[in-house]
Amino acid sequence: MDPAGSTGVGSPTGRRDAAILIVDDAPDNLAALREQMVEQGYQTYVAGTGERALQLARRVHPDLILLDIVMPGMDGFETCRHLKSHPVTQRIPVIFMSARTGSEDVVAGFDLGAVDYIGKPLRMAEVCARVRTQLQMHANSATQQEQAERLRTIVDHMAEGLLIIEAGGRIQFTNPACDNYLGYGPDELAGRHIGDLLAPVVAQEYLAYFARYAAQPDTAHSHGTREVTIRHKAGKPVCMDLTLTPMFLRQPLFIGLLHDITHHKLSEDALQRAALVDSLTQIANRRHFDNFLEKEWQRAVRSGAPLSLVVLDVDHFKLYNDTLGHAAGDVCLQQVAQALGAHALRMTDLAARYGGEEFVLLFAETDADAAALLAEAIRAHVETLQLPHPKSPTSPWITVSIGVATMVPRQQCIGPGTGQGGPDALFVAADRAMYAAKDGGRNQVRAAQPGCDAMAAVRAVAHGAGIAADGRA
Ligand SMILES: Nc1nc2c(ncn2[C@@H]2O[C@H](COP(=O)(O)OP(=O)(O)OP(=O)(O)O)[C@@H](O)[C@H]2O)c(=O)[nH]1
Repeated sequence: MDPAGSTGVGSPTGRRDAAILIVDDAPDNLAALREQMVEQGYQTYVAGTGERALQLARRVHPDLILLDIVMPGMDGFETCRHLKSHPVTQRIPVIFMSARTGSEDVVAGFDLGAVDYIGKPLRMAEVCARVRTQLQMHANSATQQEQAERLRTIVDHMAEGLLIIEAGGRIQFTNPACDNYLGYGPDELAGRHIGDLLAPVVAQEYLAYFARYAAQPDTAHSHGTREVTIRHKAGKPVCMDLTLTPMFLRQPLFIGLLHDITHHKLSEDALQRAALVDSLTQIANRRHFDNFLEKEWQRAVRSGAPLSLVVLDVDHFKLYNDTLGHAAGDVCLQQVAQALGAHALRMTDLAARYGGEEFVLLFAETDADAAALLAEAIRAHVETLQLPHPKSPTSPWITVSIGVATMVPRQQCIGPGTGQGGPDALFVAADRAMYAAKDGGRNQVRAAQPGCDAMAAVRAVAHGAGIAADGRA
């Protein structure tokens, strides 16, 4: 026996890993029990007192303790109490051995956490059978516990949100990632209804799928992955990929896996936004403007409200570039765009760079008089920026020529190839008016009042200004 009282002996079955601590104040009992345990192939440790048993148990952490009750000093009950109150030893199964076999003692033994109680005198075959059974049960429950702990660790640390939902839509469980994604504390989501998190239409669709599966579990199939907008506890919507898989665990349940795609969404949105913005001036680009104009046109057809378009072109801009360089020209365009943007104040106003040094501004629900005033304000705004244009024959500063046209869109004006009507007519009219402004000496506003026949209207404007219909003098 080594100083710890251990005897490691081989066994016919080759089972060497289970270690038994035998605690008894009677040396004969100790010897007999040890002999039996060794014969079974167990490693044994022996202690003659409760105190010694505690020391050994903490040091060697045996797989099972055979514990005598009546001992001088610390008795078996007291020893067991200490074992169960210490984290290192509390899970070691304890079997009491005692000549006291009255119910009171047996019950007290189990109440202290013992797994078995053997009466003395000991029948060794019975002791061996009980030890074997307890070791087996302990090994099984230790394995189960280990597996449960491993699963729990995975669920607690996985990046995806996990939720278990009952067929009726009640949330049964959520993991920390799910709570985090949605802004809830631990256990706050359990018991709530999935409908609290999803838009009513989406929730309804999921509930219908749950009901179908609950009615016929054998036909269940995964609902796949789909993008959903979930309500964060703070109220804001968050974008998630939700994968739902059915499973049957005493009742139909659904495992939901949530994957946060807010970041992808943000970059997707940023890309979409970028596709609508002019990279130099950061105001709307031509594509955005054309779509916007089309929509506002349709809206104006329904409302009968007038729609005004401003077309603006920087005067002698080639000369500006040639004099001050292309980089200075870029900065100048940015400043003009900024000035223009400052006049698009309503949700239905849009300022855009239409190409090169040409800009446009749409004013919905704005009649010709108001549009002319706005156009003049823009012209004056650019002039007062006093951006030096040293070689301009028009002014020492950057100036702009503006054409403005107003129409009350009508249904019959709309059609494919809308040269004779529709947004194109408005565009042609405003553009022509802008050329009229150029020809009229630049740094000025010219207005057209086109009906459906924009060309006729422009002709009328041009005639009045003493210029040809193509805008040339
Ligand atoms: N710096 C800069 N110049 C540009 C840009 N886009 C177009 N331009 C220049 O703008 C100038 C436009 O010149 P034109 O169309 O001849 O007209 P203009 O010189 O402005 O003369 P008017 O319109 O008749 O007053 C060209 O020289 C283009 O190279 C740009 O993004 N940056």
